[in-house]
Amino acid sequence: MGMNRPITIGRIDYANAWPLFHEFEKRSTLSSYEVISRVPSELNRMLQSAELDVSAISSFSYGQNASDYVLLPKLSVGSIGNVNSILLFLKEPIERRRPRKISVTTTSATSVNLLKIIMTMYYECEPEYSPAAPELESMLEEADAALIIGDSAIHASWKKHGLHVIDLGRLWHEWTGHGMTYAVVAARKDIAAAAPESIQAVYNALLASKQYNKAHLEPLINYACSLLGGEAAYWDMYFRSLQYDFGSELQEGLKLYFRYSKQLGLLGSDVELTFFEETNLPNR
Ligand SMILES: C=C(O[C@@H]1C=C(C(=O)O)C=C[C@H]1O)C(=O)O
Repeated sequence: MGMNRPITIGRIDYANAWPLFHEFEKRSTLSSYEVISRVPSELNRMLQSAELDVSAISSFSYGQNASDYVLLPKLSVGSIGNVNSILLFLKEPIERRRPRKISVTTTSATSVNLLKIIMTMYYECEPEYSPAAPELESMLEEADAALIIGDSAIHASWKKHGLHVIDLGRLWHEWTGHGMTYAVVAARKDIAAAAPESIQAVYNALLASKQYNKAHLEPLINYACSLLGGEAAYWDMYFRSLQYDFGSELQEGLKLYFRYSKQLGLLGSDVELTFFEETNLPNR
């Protein structure tokens, strides 16, 4: 039992994940570990191929690989309403004309499929989707609209470009009445079975990190201003809007998203939310 190598931990390389990870190293009791920071699509691939043992990933990727993963409870990136960093930029208002071609960022899994659900079921249109690097201007050279997420979306939202903007978290909430969970933290089931104490230690550190950061937003806000620009008031609003606890309302929203994904053929099977505690910690 246990690990005879450093445990590998995937971290989302966007400000939205800072409240989960910012204090991780300070809170960790692990003797050896490696934190690898990447965009979500890359983390999704690395956890699936077992290059990572545990990672924050797109919730859609959990849906695709649920039989191989367990979720770490009370950890997520979600919103009930505006998410502020999952944005569809359109050349024309969607009420006037439905987009025929949408350029979608290659860094996402959850949001691209959320967009497909929204276009098909809410706006009742079937645009063509073309994956591209998250660069708004070049994306819009070829398409009527562009989906970008994370820090790039935040930066694009600050610019005066005259585009029409739809916040997918807000639209999902207005439409379904639910919150939405964009990212979860998952461990590979084989690792959770072989080294539950290592996964538990990662979990404890992430939970402690999240709890500390939520009570001490100031350092995160200052760091965001210096690294990414913008006003302190913006970052205060941003971090306060996001939901990190994966509570029942956020889980309900995610279950509905999985049901719609299955209905539209985006996911091949129904998805159960299986948590690390239930399967791996019989003594708790
Ligand atoms: C809130 C966000 O959620 C992100 C969206 C993801 C996706 O679309 O796959 C994955 C991880 C999250 O960090 C964001 O990127 O702004």
